[in-house]
Amino acid sequence: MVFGQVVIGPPGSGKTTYCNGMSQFLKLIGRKVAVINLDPANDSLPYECAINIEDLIKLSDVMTEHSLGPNGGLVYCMDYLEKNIDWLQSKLEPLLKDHYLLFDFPGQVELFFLHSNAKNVVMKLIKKLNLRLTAVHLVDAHLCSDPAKYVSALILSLSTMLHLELPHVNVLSKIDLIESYGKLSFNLDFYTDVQDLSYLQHHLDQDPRSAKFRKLTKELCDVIEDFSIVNFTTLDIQDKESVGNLVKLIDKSNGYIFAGIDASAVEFSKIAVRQVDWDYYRAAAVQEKYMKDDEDFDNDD
Ligand SMILES: Nc1nc2c(ncn2[C@@H]2O[C@H](COP(=O)(O)OP(=O)(O)OP(=O)(O)O)[C@@H](O)[C@H]2O)c(=O)[nH]1
Repeated sequence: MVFGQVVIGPPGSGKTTYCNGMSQFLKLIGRKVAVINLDPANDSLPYECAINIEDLIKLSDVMTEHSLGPNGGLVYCMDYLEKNIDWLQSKLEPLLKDHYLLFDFPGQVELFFLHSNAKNVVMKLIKKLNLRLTAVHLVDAHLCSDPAKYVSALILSLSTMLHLELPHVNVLSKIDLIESYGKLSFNLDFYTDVQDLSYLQHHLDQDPRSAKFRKLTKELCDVIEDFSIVNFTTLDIQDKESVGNLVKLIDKSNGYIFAGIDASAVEFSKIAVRQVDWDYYRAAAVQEKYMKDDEDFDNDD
C-alpha cells in the first residue's frame, strides 16, 4: 500500500514551501519521500522533484499556442494531464515500492471545487495504483483576522472537501504570522474548531461595509454549520513540533498508522484509541506561542 498527500490551497498559501519542509521532516523520521510537482506554473522549485509536469506540458507553451491566460492555461494543463494519465502512472510505478508521495498541485482553487480534471487525475491514480492519499488543504492563517475573509476560507474548505471526496485535513498555514494583519477578535480555538459562527456574524454586523451582505453571510454560515465537517489544524512549517503534529493527523486520516501491523482487531483498536492531544490544549498552546495577549498589547502602547 502506498501512502501520500495531495497538497492544495489558494495561491501563496504555502504549498511549495510545505512540500519542501514536509519532505525534509518525513526523511528525518525515516521515510523515503518522492515529491511530484503537478503545478506547471512552479518555475523555481526549492525541492528535488521525482516527477515534474513540466516534462509533459509547459504552461508558457499552452498560453502562447492557445492564446490563453494563466488560469485558462492551468485548466488546459490539468485536462491534458488527465488525458495523459498513463504518462504519470508510468513515472510513479518505480516509486511505489517504498516511497511516500507528496503531490504539489496548482493554486487555482477552482480546479478543486469546480472543474473535475484534477479530481479525476487523483481518483484514477488511487484506483490504478492502490494509493492511500489525504488532501492537505492549506489556507493562509492571516485570513482569520478579517471575519469576511474567514467565512470565504470556510466556504472554500467546505466546497473542496465535498468536491474531492478524499480524507481531508484543513490547515491554517503560516500560523507564525497569524496576527501580522491585526489582532484576532476571538481565541484561536474559535477559528480552528468552527463551533459557533453566530459570534462571527455578530462581529460582522458591527462593520457597516458588510451590513448589506448580512443575510447572505448568515445563510453561508448556516450551510457551514449544517455540514459541520470543517475544522482546521495549524502549521508553522519551520517548527518541528508543528509539522510533527500535522503528520500524526495525516497518518491517522489516510491509514498510515495502521500500515505494517498485524491485521487483527486488537492491534487496530490499540492504535485507534491511543492517547491523543486534545485539540483544545493544542490550540491553546499554539495561541500562547504565536499570539500576543492583551497585556502584551497594553505594554506595547
Ligand atoms: N512565515 C512563514 N512563511 C511561510 C510559511 N509557509 C510559506 N511561507 C511563505 O509564503 C510564501 C508563499 O509560499 P509558497 O510555498 O510559494 O506558496 P504556494 O502556495 O506554493 O504559492 P503558488 O505556487 O503561488 O500557488 C513564501 O514566501 C514562503 O516563504 C510559514 O509557515 N511561515
